[in-house]
Formats: sequence, C-alpha cells, structure tokens
Amino acid sequence: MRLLHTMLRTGDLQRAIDFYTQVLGMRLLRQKDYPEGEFTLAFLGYGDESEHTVLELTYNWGVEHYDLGNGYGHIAIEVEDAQAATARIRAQGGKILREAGPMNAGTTIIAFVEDPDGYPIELIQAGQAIG
Ligand SMILES: C[C@@H](O)C(=O)SC[C@H](NC(=O)CC[C@H](N)C(=O)O)C(=O)NCC(=O)O
Ligand code: NI
Repeated sequence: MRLLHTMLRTGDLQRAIDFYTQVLGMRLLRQKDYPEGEFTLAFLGYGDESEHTVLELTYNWGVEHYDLGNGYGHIAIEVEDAQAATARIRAQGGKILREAGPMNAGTTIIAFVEDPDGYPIELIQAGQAIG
C-alpha cells in the first residue's frame, strides 16, 4: 500500500490551482468534470501519481465556502530554505501564518502559509533531522 493523495474542498478551483502551481510550484497533473455529481476534481503534485503522493482538489459547483472546522491540521511541503520560501510567497501575495523558525518545543525549521481557501500549509526546511 502507499499514500495516494490528500483531498481538500475548494470554493474556487482556478484560484486554488493558481496558488498550488504558481506559488507552491506544483504541476497540474489531471482535471476532470463530473456533471452528474456537479463537481470537478483536480490533481496536483511534484511528480506523477505513480510515484508521488499528490493533492486532490474537489470543487463542488457553486459552493464557494467551507467551514474548515477545528480538526484540520496541515499539509507539509519540503522547501530548501523556509525563510526564503516565505519571503517569495509573501512577495507573490501569499499569506504567511507563521514565520520561519524552530518548531514549537523542537529544533526543526518550519513556517506556515495559508492557501486561498484558508487551509494552513506547513513548509519544512530540507535536510534536517525532524525533532
Ligand atoms: C477520484 C477519487 O480520488 C475521489 O476522491 S472521488 C470520491 C468522490 N468524490 C466526490 O463525490 C466529490 C464531490 C462530493 N460532493 C464531495 O464534496 O466529496 C466521493 O465519493 N466522495 C465521498 C462520497 O461519499 O461521496
Ligand atoms: Ni480521493
């Protein structure tokens, strides 16, 4: 078995696709409309689904907002330099939730940004022992 994808519901599919491709550097792998269900799925990631765990965006036609609740935590993305990544994302108009620095009660350098639907995304600096 392997982890295939994480699914997030979005209120604006193109806005979300633009964020994950233009700001976070993912590639749009495939997209499909399901007229009978009145929804569209888009899969994005850093490599083909045959070898990479990817993000599935679900757009329910006409649904613009979701209550994210208090159970969602984050999706984590590896970056070379968390400080540089947050500076670039901010320059592109992205919202930084938490500046780069050691994690709570630990040493791993992390940062948090917010996607257009309000989902927190964690940036973890590469080359560190997680701790
Ligand atoms: C392709 C595979 O990765 C899927 O996740 S399709 C699962 C399917 N999704 C939907 O129906 C999306 C629209 C739906 N209104 C939603 O917001 O989830 C599905 O079966 N979803 C769960 C379900 O029980 O319907
Ligand atoms: Ni799915």
